[in-house]
Amino acid sequence: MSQDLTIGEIRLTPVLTADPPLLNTQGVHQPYTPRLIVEAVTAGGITGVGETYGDTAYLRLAAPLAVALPGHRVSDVNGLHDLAARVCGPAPESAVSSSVDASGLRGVRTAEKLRLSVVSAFEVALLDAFGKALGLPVHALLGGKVRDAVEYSGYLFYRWARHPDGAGEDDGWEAALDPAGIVAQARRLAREHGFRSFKLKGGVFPPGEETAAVRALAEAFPGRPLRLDPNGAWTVETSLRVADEIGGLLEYLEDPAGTVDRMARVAAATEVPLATNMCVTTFAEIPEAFARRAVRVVLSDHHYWGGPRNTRELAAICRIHGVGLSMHSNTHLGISLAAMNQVAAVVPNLDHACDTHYPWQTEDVITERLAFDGGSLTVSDRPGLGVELDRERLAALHRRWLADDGALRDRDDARAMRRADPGWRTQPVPRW
Ligand SMILES: O=C([O-])C(=O)C[C@H](O)[C@@H](O)C(=O)[O-]
Ligand SMILES: [Mg+2]
Repeated sequence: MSQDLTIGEIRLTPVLTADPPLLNTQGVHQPYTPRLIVEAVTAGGITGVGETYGDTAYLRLAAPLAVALPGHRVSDVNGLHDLAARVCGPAPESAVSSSVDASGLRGVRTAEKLRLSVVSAFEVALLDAFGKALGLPVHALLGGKVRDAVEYSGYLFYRWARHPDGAGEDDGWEAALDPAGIVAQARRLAREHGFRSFKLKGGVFPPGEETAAVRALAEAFPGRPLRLDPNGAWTVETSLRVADEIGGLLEYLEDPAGTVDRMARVAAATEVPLATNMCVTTFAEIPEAFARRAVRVVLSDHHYWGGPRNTRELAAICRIHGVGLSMHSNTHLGISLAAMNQVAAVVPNLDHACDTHYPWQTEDVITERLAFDGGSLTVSDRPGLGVELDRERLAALHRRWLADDGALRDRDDARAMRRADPGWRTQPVPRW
């Protein structure tokens, strides 16, 4: 195989992948969720893959970059970022917002953050191709792994058994709508994947019901690290009441309140560590949040922070400021999980088990599903990311995207909720 590392072609494949009816403060997951698969093919015939959000705004930003990138080398990741800044163009105004992203629950949606979420998939694809060409894993290109396995926590969701009208795929899970249901879910996740810590997605029911679920978890799994994440659904007063009631059971309380100001006021009045993937999701938000000691843990995410290398830079900033690091996830397929695992492998100060939605994803576009062992994922030493694209599955999930009339091409948890409850409105934050 030729070692010509010039990019000959970029392929963009939007897909719709099955997603179970997981509840959050804004609504419920759609039966299918959009993802974008990026392939970078070198002149030497090597293909690298990346994955990111597949909503329309991201596809629009990815298209001009895919056209402009051929001719560049997969080793020129700095050049990729420069090029993206020049050619991606402004994100559609309707996609940009300086308030919490109602559908994705992942903080502000600045134009730069949207672009970085797109560039991140390209960066991963380039690093995958470069690693394959050199016969080296991506972690070697990032400085080398500092751990052989990465620990993940079991991500617990209030959920229904099926989507309204039986839409989507049956994933074989029971409904979980109360403490007993959440404990049963945790037991099954622990049995099947070995998770040793758990995070409960909150903001769904009044806080008292969710603190009861955390107490039930603490009883069922004594001493295990537990987290609760209501995605900013609580006022400062409610956050402090919850911290007071169950703080002793928590490893951290994640985004109890939705802004730096509210988080700082909560943090000033409790010893319970606060974590975020909502009020610090861009480099621009760091100075104020850190100066006000609003958070003790940042959940990085190589998608919206702009790729593996930016994630490493974020980790360095956190280390300097004595702020802990964890990792956030969103509905993701095996390519993104493999990328996350490679990044997590090189970050020395990864202080907490990472989040992952992967156990909820019954479909994939890689040939061999990644498997957790004892709640951890071994760091692959195979060239690149260590995963192979399953072209048949990719084509099938792309056909689903093509067949969709547009109703599912943008994740909208509130709209999905209205199928069950026509009167449902996007919830105000804070809600309780
Ligand atoms: O930690 C978080 O905030 C998330 O994982 C955000 C996600 O959008 C989550 O709320 C979900 O999947 O419903
Ligand atoms: Mg969160």
